[in-house]
Amino acid sequence: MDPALLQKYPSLKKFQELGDDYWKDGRETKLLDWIYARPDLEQLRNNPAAICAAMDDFAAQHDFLINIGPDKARPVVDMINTNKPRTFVEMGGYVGYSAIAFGHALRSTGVEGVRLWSLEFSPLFAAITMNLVDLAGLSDVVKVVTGAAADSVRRLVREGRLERIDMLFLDHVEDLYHEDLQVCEQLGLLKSGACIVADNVLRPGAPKYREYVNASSTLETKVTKGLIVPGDFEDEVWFSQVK
Ligand SMILES: C[S@@+](CC[C@H](N)C(=O)[O-])C[C@H]1O[C@@H](n2cnc3c(N)ncnc32)[C@H](O)[C@@H]1O
Repeated sequence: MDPALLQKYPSLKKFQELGDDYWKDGRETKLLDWIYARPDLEQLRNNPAAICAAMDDFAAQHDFLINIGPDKARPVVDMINTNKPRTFVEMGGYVGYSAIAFGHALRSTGVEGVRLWSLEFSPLFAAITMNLVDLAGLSDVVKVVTGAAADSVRRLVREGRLERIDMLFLDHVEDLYHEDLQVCEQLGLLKSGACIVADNVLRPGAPKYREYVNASSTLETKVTKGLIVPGDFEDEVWFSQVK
């Protein structure tokens, strides 16, 4: 790896050494301990931007995290500001970076009753997200649901807690993007004007999703280039609007 990149992002060295096992070392709980041990903890409280910046710092200096990161989060925040969604569903919450960044953006639109459902498979990651969302002062906006995203969507609909999705963020397992989008389509959750955002379409890559979206007659899609940070690796975020 480029030595300049390793200097900019020391965490990449460990990432390189651990290979595919990079996520099996408990770094997510370490992140939580690290945040609560920070001398500036009081400045992080109720401060979503500062918490995301702290997570960026941890990911660059200590352990690589699979958050969307600041570069790719920006166009999604811009889309939230433009579309002003009331109900946002994310598939794949991890440790809460996107839930905090987008939950804050949703609340800042001033739209009444905004809600971000963060659907996360791992109970541990979901618990970390709940904690950091609370630290960010966003528990009234962000609701974390533990379980496989498609099952959670079906259950929320059955329980009458989810009637429509104005913005759907796919960031869980690339091979499931098209299937889980179809679940939302079949449940009639995505009305005209709804927006679907898919991360990591280029890297690691979502070929089945690309094929599905490109073949769809009801979706109009735009591709935005972005960087995976740490690492500055090129990626694409796809934005599709329901016609
Ligand atoms: C790339 S991370 C999400 C990053 C997060 N959106 C962010 O930007 O901060 C992917 C997450 O999806 C979760 N996941 C995997 N399969 C899932 C599924 N079927 N349903 C929900 N979450 C899933 C993983 O446990 C992991 O935490």
